[in-house]
Amino acid sequence: MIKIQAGRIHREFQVKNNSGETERLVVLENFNLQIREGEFLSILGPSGCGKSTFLNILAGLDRHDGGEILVDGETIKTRSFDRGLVFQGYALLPWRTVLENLEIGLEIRHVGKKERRAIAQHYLALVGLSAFAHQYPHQLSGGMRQRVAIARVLAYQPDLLLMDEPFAALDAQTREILQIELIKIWEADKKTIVFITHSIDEAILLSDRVAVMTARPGQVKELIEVALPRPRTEAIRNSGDFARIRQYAWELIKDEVVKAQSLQAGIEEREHNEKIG
Ligand SMILES: Nc1ncnc2c1ncn2[C@@H]1O[C@H](COP(=O)(O)OP(=O)(O)OP(=O)(O)O)[C@@H](O)[C@H]1O
Repeated sequence: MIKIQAGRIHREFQVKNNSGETERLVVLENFNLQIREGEFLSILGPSGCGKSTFLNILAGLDRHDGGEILVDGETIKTRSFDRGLVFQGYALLPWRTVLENLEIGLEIRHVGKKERRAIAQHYLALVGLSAFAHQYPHQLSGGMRQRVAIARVLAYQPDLLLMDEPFAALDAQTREILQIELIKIWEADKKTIVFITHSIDEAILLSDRVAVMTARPGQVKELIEVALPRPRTEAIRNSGDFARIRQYAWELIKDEVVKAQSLQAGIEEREHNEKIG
């Protein structure tokens, strides 16, 4: 079954250049992507190609200017509680303890107090922070806060999980531990996950498919099927198949990164020339 159907999505912004003039910035153009129910799909692409823009549209936090996007066959209107979001630095409520932060979504769903607490404790243990249950966010490091944000969205058990570089700010060891935890959680209940990352290895390790995007205006350049066996463990990173997929993905993305860089260099040069006369 298809969970998300994005067809011919167009999104552009009006931006001011260095000379103060308004310009059109086309971020997504003819962006097509189908995501299956229960699939773990990662999106890889050069910086600025529109990954977050697409996720924000999916989340109901931004609009698109053209094309159609359906979730469960319906157009997206506003932010829905069926969609769980994890962004980098996603805010916790400072006046609530860690455990109370984890319970927010469950309260909205009217889950009883005892059950709420048990679920929250379970997910807090998963991210290795049980000892901090009664601390407040400001008492935690940045990495710990991000782990709480991840645990919070997992505890909420949304139908669709949208994750925008959720591990980017974490140290390498915590990142690897959480990748494996996320695989376990996903393999246990197979909720649809759309996951943005800059790490090719992370995308391959976690995903059923990886969508590689072009430089801006962003389109899906290719969908890579990650035909690695599940359940996946860390050892799979060392397999020959993993290395082959990594090489293939890198070849696809390398050209786009170069294009994105020359695009940026072109903008800077034009602005410089305009400035000097
Ligand atoms: N609200 C906005 N107004 C103007 N420009 C925007 C807005 N949102 C995004 N952009 C621009 O759109 C482009 C794509 O941004 P987006 O954040 O989607 O890229 P990305 O692929 O997620 O990048 P990164 O990998 O660096 O996070 C960027 O050039 C960004 O500056």
